[in-house]
Amino acid sequence: MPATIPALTLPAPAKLNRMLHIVGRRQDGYHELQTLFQLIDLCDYLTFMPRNDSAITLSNDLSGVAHNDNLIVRAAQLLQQASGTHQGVSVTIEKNLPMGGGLGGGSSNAATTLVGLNHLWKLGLSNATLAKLGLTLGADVPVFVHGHSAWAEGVGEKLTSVTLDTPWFVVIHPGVSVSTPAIFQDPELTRDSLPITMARALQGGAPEWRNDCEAIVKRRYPPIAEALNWLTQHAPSRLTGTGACLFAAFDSQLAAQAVAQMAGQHWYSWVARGLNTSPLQDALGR
Ligand SMILES: C[C@@](CO)(OP(=O)(O)O)[C@H](O)COP(=O)(O)OP(=O)(O)OC[C@H]1O[C@@H](n2ccc(N)nc2=O)[C@H](O)[C@@H]1O
Ligand SMILES: Nc1ncnc2c1ncn2[C@@H]1O[C@H](COP(=O)(O)OP(=O)(O)O)[C@@H](O)[C@H]1O
Repeated sequence: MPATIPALTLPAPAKLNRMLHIVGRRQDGYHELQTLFQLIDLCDYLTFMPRNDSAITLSNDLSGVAHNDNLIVRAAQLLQQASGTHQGVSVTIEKNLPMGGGLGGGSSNAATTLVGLNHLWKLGLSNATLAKLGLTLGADVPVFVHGHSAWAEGVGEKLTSVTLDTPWFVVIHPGVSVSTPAIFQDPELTRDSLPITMARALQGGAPEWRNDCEAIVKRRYPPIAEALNWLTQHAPSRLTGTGACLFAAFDSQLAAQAVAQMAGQHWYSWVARGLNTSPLQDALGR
């Protein structure tokens, strides 16, 4: 009798864009970015159970996401096609990250699926190959495969590992959902920021960092402007990605918890630690 392969539970961490500049627009409409991605210890958890057939099943669907649109299913199917494997998997999702909040949860789920199934199905694909596959699912997937804080250019796929400070963050979800395509289509979006070097971005540090999407997002979504104004009273605050979440950094867990507790009276809020390496890579012993 063949030995049973045990289920594999892996984290899918969130990210923050510590800064995000839009430096151009490509022919295909996608925008050229310069951004500092930092992973944080707020995670979804995916459990992968091997199957005897080639089906891909989810034990729980996500509200508003059809089975075949789920990035976990799409990532697993993509890996089957790319590798030619006939192996299948049953996936259980513990969803903690808000969807469409700029924390990259969907992209991170896709990356954890690619990395996890490459391991479970013993496919031996390199991280570079997995990142390239992942990019076809979303611009943020490669950084989660890469598994390290990174300076990113292009649409977010040209990655250079960096080591950032690891403060405690207060993350707030202002309760509205932002359409990423709508923000990128807004005629008033700043898309001509002067490109800077990575060294310059790191040298200036947090006081010089900004998010070029912020002005448009605040104008279109007053509850986000309100939450940003509130958090800014406690520490310099910024939007992550195209929102809706915003964040501020604190030196101590205690200080972050105190602010998160106050924020919790109005909005969903979390305290999360900034990381430089992904808990996904840590879990697989890389
Ligand atoms: C801008 C970022 C920064 O992290 O925002 P968040 O989504 O995390 O908030 C991401 O790169 C987003 O990545 P992701 O959410 O995976 O975007 P995708 O699904 O690839 O693209 C959604 C839509 O946004 C627009 N888009 C996205 C990325 C980009 N560099 N330029 C764009 O113009 C395109 O219209 C695209 O159709
Ligand atoms: N497994 C998944 N987890 C989260 N969102 C998913 C997933 N699969 C598909 N989606 C879709 O992707 C969208 C973007 O999700 P997410 O990555 O969490 O947000 P953002 O790109 O704003 O950080 C969601 O609104 C949802 O419709």
